Amino acid sequence: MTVHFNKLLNLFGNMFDERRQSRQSQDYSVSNDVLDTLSDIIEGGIEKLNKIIVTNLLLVLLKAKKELDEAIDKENPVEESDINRLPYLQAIIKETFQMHPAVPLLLPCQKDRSIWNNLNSFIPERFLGSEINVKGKDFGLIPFGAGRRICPRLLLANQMLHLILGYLINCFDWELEGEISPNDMNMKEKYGIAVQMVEPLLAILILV
Ligand code: HEM
Repeated sequence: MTVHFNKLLNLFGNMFDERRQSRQSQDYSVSNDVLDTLSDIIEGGIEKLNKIIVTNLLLVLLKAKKELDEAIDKENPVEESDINRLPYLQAIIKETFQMHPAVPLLLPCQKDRSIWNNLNSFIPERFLGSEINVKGKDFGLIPFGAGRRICPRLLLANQMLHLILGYLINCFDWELEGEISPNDMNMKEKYGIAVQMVEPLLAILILV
């Protein structure tokens, strides 16, 4: 398995190098696809992105698309009954909750380094084959809280996240909104009752 992943990472690494090389040429026209966007961010120096992070991000997206392709027909929305057959999508949502909890101030246990390794890396695989869920029993992952004050709409909200994210990945490709320069993309969060992006992300979708 690791060998296959390494091959894919190498492939993505080569694509990334080729793209960055062709961006040097004068007649290169920017396409604002995912590679251009990530390269722009790196060159803009806004985020601490590098080749390793970019290739791993591409791998996560590819695996999610592949899982959706196999589990449901392309261009079809994800149904409630599909969610159990989409462990990688579930893992992506758990990992996103772990990295960017929506109600961060209530949830200090999630950043406990004695529970999680590589806290700053996005690694959905850590949840594959694991029994950890968001229902308030595993204190390393409690995006909906725990105990008597646990979010009463946990099940509804969690299901909706899977349906919406699965649909967005399965039915569309994504580009940054034309007039926004990728250099202006700001991934910083601001804290309030719920976490928000400092600047909301503007993206346009393309039918696949
Ligand atoms: C991704 C979506 C959501 C997240 C991450 C989330 C997270 C949370 C968290 C962390 C708490 C505090 C738990 C505590 O104090 O320990 C909470 C409370 C609450 N949530 Fe949610 N929630 C979400 C969606 C929703 C939705 C869709 C509803 C209603 C339709 C809802 C209704 C409530 C209510 C009423 C409380 C207060 C419960 C109480 O204090 O007894 N939440 N939520």
